[in-house]
Amino acid sequence: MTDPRLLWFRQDLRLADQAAVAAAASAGPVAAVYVLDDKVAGDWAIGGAQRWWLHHSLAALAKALDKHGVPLILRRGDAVAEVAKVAREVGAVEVHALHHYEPWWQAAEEALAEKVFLVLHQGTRLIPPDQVRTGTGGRYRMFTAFWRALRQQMPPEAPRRAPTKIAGVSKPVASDRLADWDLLPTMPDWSKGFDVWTPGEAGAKRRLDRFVDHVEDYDEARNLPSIEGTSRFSPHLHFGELSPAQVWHRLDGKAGAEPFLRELAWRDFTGNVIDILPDYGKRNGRDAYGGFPWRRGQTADRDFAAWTRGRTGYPIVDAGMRQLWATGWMHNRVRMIAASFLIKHLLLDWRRGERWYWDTLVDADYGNNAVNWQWVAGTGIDSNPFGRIMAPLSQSAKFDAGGYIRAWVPELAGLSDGVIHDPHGAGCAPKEYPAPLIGHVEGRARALAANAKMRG
Ligand SMILES: Cc1cc2nc3c(=O)[nH]c(=O)nc-3n(C[C@H](O)[C@H](O)[C@H](O)COP(=O)(O)OP(=O)(O)OC[C@H]3O[C@@H](n4cnc5c(N)ncnc54)[C@H](O)[C@@H]3O)c2cc1C
Repeated sequence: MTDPRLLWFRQDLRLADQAAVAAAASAGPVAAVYVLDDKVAGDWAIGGAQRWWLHHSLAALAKALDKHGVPLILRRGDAVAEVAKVAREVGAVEVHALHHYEPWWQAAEEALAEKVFLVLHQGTRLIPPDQVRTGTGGRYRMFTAFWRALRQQMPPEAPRRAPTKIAGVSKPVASDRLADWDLLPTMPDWSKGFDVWTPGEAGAKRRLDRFVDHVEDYDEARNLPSIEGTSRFSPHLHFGELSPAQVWHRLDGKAGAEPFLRELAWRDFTGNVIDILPDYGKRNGRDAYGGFPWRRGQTADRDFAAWTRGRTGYPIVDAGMRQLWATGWMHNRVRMIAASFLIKHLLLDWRRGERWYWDTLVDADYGNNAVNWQWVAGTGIDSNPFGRIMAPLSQSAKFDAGGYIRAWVPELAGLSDGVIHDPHGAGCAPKEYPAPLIGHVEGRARALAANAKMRG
């Protein structure tokens, strides 16, 4: 009988194209563990919406492993200590895992390697970000140049199928019960609208199958929130139910796929950023913004609360924030408009918005969230200048958001396309719809003045 291996799952909850699964399964009997560790990530412990997703994704993975007779061992506590403990309990000679780029996972991997024989595999990005280098061997700090260099190294390795056989270890090992982790909301249950999602590898594959026929329209459709013009792969990619290589190989070569593949590469770029700047989630990419005069105090808090609830008086922002609360996801164009509104019109620190997205997005991802917030804020290493302020009312009209607003802001459902983007300006806002927290012209002027003050 060969020695057992332990598989350590994190945000890589799949069996197909999972190099750690393939390596462990081909070497001998396998035990599999997932550890819920709310301390390892410090301030970045997973938020409420992701807990919902995690519950269902773990249930799906456990079912898939169970078909092979391999139980998914669930443990709660210090990830490094628990993985080492389970490795001892099953007598594992090696622990196999995918390498992750979040700074806390990199630290945990180093600590675990001190305790067990840890074999790390690649597979969370198209290629490891440190293999995308400038001509002089440096790391990229701008997306466009990063993408050009990454594109030259594509395609990624062809994805491998899930192993047909995975042998389990014979020794029974204690496991928590998933239901006891209380990952699902109960009082109140805010997850009713989350039924648009099917977490798990099978649900991810169905989305991929469906999107193949739509990728041709992506470039035009991706900015229109009223239609389903994007892939909605983001939570599946974040939880690793789908590998980026699977996505690439399925879509590459299809008519119109290139703009989509470029967008997919943003994930790799954000992995690159947090690999070189691990505290990017908290720290401005441009140090000058350390002294920015963000609004603080009671009225700032009141405005923040109105933004979170979708009651800013700007229909496109409110629709986005309500879609986020109801479904755990928001359309990318609207994420940008809502983030810009918070930062520039309300003059609130981007980190407050980043945290709200962190708690409410099913796809909340350290690199993607931080890089995009700093991109919108103008504080990042690669970002829009602060002075480029999105105009929410004209963005809403330009990207034809009428249907989207009607779907998410029922108070405005009776308004026509001609007035729905700016019902207050058109003088037809229903009584129950809030007045704008600040006018666009006034908000823009205040933001520009604050930026000028910071620059001295
Ligand atoms: C302020 C702000 C915060 C964001 N926070 C997150 C986050 O926490 N998690 C997250 O996954 N995305 C985040 N995004 C990026 C983007 O909005 C989502 O990835 C996208 O809306 C997901 O929908 P989709 O899968 O249909 O995307 P598609 O347009 O179909 O794109 C396919 C995939 O490419 C990747 N991708 C696309 N655009 C980006 C981007 N700008 N940055 C990084 N990756 C991208 C995603 O993995 C996405 O699933 C944020 C954007 C903004 C403006």
